[in-house]
Amino acid sequence: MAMREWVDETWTTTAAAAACAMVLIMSAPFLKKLVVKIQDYACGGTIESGPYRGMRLPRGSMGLPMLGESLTLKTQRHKFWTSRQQMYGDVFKTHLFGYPSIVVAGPESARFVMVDQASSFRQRGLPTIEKLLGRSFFGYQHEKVHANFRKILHGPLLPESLERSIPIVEAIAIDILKHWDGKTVNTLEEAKKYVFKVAMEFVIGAAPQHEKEELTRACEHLIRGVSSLPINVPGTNYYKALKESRKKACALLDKIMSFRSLQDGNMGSVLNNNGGGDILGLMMTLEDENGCKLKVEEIYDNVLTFLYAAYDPSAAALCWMIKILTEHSDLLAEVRAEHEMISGKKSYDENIKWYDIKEQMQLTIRVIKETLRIANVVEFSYREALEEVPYKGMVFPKGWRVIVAHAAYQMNSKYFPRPEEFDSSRFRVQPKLFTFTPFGSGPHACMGRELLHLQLLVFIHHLVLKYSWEQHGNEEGSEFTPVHVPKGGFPIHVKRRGKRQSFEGGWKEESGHQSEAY
Ligand code: HEM
Repeated sequence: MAMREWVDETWTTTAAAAACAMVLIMSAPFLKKLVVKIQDYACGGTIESGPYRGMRLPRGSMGLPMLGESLTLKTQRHKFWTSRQQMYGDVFKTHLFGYPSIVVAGPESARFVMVDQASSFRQRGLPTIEKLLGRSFFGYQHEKVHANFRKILHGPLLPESLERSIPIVEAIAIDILKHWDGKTVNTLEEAKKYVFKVAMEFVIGAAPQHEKEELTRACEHLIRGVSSLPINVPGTNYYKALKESRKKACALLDKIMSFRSLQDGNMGSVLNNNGGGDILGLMMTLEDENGCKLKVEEIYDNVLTFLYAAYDPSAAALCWMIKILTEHSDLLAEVRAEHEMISGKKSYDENIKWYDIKEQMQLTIRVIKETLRIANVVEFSYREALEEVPYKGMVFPKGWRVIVAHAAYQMNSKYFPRPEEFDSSRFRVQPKLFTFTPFGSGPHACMGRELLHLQLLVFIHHLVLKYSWEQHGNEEGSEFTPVHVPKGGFPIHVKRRGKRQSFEGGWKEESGHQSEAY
């Protein structure tokens, strides 16, 4: 067959087939609807009724039926957000954690949800968090209730209170580190111990030691359940957390509250000696606008969610920081020099001062910032749209979940060149507004930001001054790839560095030295 005839015939056949298909589609409303639905699924879709009729949904893929894209997120981590942001833009739709969701993945849209239009969105916890830790957390309540509670509960975490608590945090850090000398330790496990002890001081405060330790164990199991698959079948972590650990934690909280009521009218806490209160004490005395106190179930939910918020990201952040210092020996030397300078100006047993934290640790603060950017320990904030919210010709449908993907812009090369490379010097200049929001922003911004800085700075101060360490072996779970939240931890072998040579500072490497002096 001549080429021209072949082209003609092929074209005719294709055109005829396309025409048949079109006729079929146009004449069958069911098929037409199906095609439109499939297109909507992949590329957008429009609102069919109400004031925003005709406006479109953001583009994006809803993934598999039922499962949505949750498994893809689990495997791809931050690349999930960045790849979709590149495909669909700063606002896209998906289906995650059992809900149709809109993701905001750019600074402008993140600001829109967290700040400008915050009252149209309600804070939510992921389904496993709400189920295991409770739905009465004050953050999930109506904006006025939330604002009132937040104002009161913020007290112990404000700089004035934190300044008074430095010796307590320092004592916990020194005590943990004392056990590291000459040993191989798993940094994640140790970081968890440290941040949980600190969190317990601020949240639970005064309570019998035995009950505090039991509560710590129950909370550890509970939190393990939060990050496991929500399969409510005997034997799974989720089942154990729901059926055993939550009950145990609540029973222990009951005991602690009875103890507190007997002791000192609820407010007792190490911080109380300095005129403040701890979070539990404040919750026990809180009243709503009608003078009603919180129900005991509401106190359980708030304490457990608070502990979770304080513990989980902080432990990951500390573990990450140690990993980064281990892998960047030049950076470690610079950080160490910063802390030797601070300690050199102090007398033998002088505590760290607020001034040191705020003014003297600028390099370490930049390392913390870059760690939070690259590790994305809190990858996103989670909301529910309370109404249909228009945004740049699109609509966030009422009832859909809205995800502010901090990781998407914190790992975007447009705002942070070579985003997977650790470079603390990028924070010598302020990042562009809303491109770096590891603590969120607006009415729900993190309440523990200052405490997180305090506890990391105090720990790193004592670690770099007194100890040297190296990564230990290549055991299972010891390796974690860049930009991946450490799961199994990171073992290091630690030894004591030595003691301070003179009042002015100056350190001598002295392996095996046991003195506490520095
Ligand atoms: C690395 C450490 C931490 C990170 C990255 C972090 C991050 C965040 C983020 C992103 C939010 C906003 C959530 C939202 O927008 O829905 C938040 C909220 C919150 N954080 Fe943190 N956080 C950390 C440590 C802490 C600590 C140590 C505490 C307490 C002692 C704490 C207490 C809270 C509370 C109570 C909220 C809820 C505030 C509200 O809804 O009004 N966080 N945190």
